[in-house]
Amino acid sequence: MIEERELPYLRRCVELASEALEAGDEPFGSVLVDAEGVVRAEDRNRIAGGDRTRHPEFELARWSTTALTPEERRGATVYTSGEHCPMCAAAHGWVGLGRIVYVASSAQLSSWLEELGAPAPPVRPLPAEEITPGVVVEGPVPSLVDQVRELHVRYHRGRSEQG
Ligand SMILES: Nc1ccnc(=O)[nH]1
Repeated sequence: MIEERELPYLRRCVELASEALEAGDEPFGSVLVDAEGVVRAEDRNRIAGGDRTRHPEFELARWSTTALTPEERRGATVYTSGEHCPMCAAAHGWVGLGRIVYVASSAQLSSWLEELGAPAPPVRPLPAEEITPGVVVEGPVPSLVDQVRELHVRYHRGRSEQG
C-alpha cells in the first residue's frame, strides 16, 4: 500500500522528470529513500547525449552498490515517475534493492506513446514484477498520473515538431 507520507517522494520524482524535459531529456525522475524515510539519492533521465541507457533507475541501482550496504539496499524504496523498464528492473533486482513505487505504469506510458504516434521503444514494456519476482512493486498513483502524462505529451510533441 502506498501511504500519504510517501507522496512527497513521488512529487519530487515528477519535479525531476520536469527538469529532464527542460534539459531536452525524456521526462523521467527517480528518488531512492532509505528505511528511515531519508532521501539518499535522486536522478533524472539523461539520454539526450546519445546513450539511451542513462535512465535514473539504472543510475540509482549502480550508485547504491557503492554507497549502501546490502541490508540498506534491501530496506530502500525507489520511487519513480514511470515504472522501471526491464533494463532498470533487472539492475534493481541484481543489486538487491527493495520496493519500487511508480506514478505511471509502463502500460500507461506505452498507450500514451501510441496515441502520440511516437516510435515504439526498442525494449518491451514488461511489468517490473515480471523481471524481479522478489520485489514489491506498487503503482500507479492516479493523483499524479495526469502530470506525468502531460510531460510525455510535451516531450513527444516537441520532437515531432523538430521533424
Ligand atoms: N522508467 C523509465 C523508462 C524509460 N526511461 C527512463 O528513464 N525511465
